[in-house]
Amino acid sequence: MDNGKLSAVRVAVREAPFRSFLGRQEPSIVQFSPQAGNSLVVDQNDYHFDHAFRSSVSQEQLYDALIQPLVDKLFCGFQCTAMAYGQTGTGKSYSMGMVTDKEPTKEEHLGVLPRCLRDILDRVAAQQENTAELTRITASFIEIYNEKAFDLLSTSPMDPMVTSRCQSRTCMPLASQQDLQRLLQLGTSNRHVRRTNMNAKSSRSHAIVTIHVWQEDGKELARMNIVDLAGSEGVRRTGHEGVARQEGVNINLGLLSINKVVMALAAGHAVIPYRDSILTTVLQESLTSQSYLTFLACISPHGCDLTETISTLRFAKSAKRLRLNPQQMNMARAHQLQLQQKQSMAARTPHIFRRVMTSSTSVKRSRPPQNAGAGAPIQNSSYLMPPKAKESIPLMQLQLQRTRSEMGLTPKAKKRAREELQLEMGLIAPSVSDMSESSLVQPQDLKPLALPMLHIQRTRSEMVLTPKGERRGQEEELQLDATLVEPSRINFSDCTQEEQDSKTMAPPPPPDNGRRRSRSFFHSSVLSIPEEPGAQQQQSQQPMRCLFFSSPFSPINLQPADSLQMSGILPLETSVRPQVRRSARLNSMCNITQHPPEQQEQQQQQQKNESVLRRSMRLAVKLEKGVVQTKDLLTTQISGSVRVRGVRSKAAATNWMSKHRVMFLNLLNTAEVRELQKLPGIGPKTAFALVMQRSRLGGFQSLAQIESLPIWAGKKWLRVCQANCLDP
Ligand SMILES: Nc1ncnc2c1ncn2[C@@H]1O[C@H](COP(=O)(O)OP(=O)(O)OP(=O)(O)O)[C@@H](O)[C@H]1O
Repeated sequence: MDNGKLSAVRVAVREAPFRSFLGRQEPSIVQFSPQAGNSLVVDQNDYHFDHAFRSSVSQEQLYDALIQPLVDKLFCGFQCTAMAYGQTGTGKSYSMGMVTDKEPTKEEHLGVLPRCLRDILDRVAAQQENTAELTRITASFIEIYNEKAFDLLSTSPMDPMVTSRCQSRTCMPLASQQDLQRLLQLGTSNRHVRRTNMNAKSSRSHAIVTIHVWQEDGKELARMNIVDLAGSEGVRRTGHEGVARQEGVNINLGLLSINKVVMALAAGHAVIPYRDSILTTVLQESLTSQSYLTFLACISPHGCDLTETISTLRFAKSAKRLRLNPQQMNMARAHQLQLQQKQSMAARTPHIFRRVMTSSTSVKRSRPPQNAGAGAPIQNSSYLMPPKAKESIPLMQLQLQRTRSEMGLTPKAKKRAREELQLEMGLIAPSVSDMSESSLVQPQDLKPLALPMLHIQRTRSEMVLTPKGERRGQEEELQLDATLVEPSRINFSDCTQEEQDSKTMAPPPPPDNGRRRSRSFFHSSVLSIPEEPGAQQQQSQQPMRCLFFSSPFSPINLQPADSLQMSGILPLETSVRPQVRRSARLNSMCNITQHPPEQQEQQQQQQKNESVLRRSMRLAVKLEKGVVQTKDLLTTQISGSVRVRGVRSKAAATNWMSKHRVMFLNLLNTAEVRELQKLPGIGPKTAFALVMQRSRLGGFQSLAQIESLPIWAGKKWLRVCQANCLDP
């Protein structure tokens, strides 16, 4: 037999010999097909199974055909189960080898269990000769009687077991057939047996002998369950009353539940009623896809047993419909191990990577080989992830984390991306003293190529916007990637120097409603040439401005210019980042509380200037940190502008920060809970606590006083400062 193609579920039928005590010889109700060895006819119905054994079949033939292939699978790491099912007195215990007599059983009558153990021990001995690997064999013996499980090898076999799946069983080491004999004698002496009308020694319980194969390292390689079910019986025919009758009812209940489980599995139901009886609960592992399953249906040749025989054959037929795939399940278990490995790795990894580790596709890609389950023991899962992949996981996770965050797939990712970007790009309001002149742009180092480069950076950082903005950002970044043209490819040959400057630096005028301008418009404006000649002329007369700052306000005179009326410059403050938007919101809240409505327009203008200042400050920080390489920046003229602005931005940033702190303090002194909790980093609880503290103190004098309040746990205040662009 080709064991590699062994069917996961095999069903065989064995006809019992005529019971002599019935005292009559009659033709068997079972007709075997003379051609095929796996078909039979009962009551004019054809039945086809994997094997159909006549009553004349020997124990050895039965074992070789049915069980011996399972031993092969056992040593490949698969769970195996052989189960005898049928009417009482049809030879289940005899076939399974669970009967013990005082005299030693003759070789020809040895059942499945002793033959199986002999095979296993032979293999272990052969294995030890070749590999010197110490494999241990142990066995447990339990019974399920009256819906209770009993450990037949324990010192108190009459006490029912407590655990539902009977995991904690007494195991006896098996090193020889004598050990097995002792085990069976001990077990069967404790087993519930009763004389019935049908069988002189009828088993009144379902018995399960489990042979465990242990590896040298103490892990269980696999186990073989030999199950001798109690016989199905008609309560009327056995003539039992009282306890025996109740036994019969419970036996039938257990068998019925097995029937239901097998039918549910065969029908592919999502819910399998394993918990209907203790028998199916204990056998759950064997009745799932992780096991090689062999049913032996024992049937009677007597006409008087026709109903039970047909019932048994129906059960066998439904068992034949079972479709298990233990090899696939072995892979599933291997994947489960892989998942556990990932989770344990995630537990040892900094928080920032954890979510990626548990959901990343990078590890999923390293699937085990398709034939992993065929021959490899499942305990060894080292093949699941190649060592190189293991090493590169943190890097991949970092990349994935960034990608996910940038794409804004989840709010958490967005938040994290924002924090990362703030840290990396220096967008958190910097301390002005950190800025040094030496880091500013040197005119000779600047090149036009930096313009689109910086736009890409801007675009990427702007992706942490509102969900709508993010979607648009993603689409437009794709467009940008596809359409971006280096400035060097723009034909400047026909232009004057001024025109070139205007093309490079001056985008078209903003739309009238240009509060939130689309980025595609922005991008195209970077590289497009204004169509109206008048506009160009007008632009050339305007003071030089850097597109990065894009601000119409003069760096020397901090009074706002009429930016929206000035042509040729796209005010970048319209495509603000979250911090800027929040700051604007913060400002507007302050304005509402502090200024009369007629001053609001002026205040709005001032806010725009302040956000521009912050951008200038940001660029200065970028330059300082080397995020923007000075040698890659703009033309000398622009660099001059940047330099001037860089110098100016220090003062401007200081100015802006002090104003911002005052406004923030005013807001905390005046806003209600509902308004406060809109601030970034401040939730409802903190907002409420702030208002309570404010009323207690009669108002906050300074941010330092707020910082000293006992409402900030850990680095909460620092986070609030960072989120609100405050110098902590
Ligand atoms: N194929 C067989 N060859 C010889 N003897 C058999 C065969 N099958 C069964 N017997 C005998 O029939 C009797 C009953 O068999 P057994 O106890 O195995 O039946 P059972 O199905 O386990 O019954 P129960 O379910 O009541 O326990 C035993 O004495 C056994 O030796």
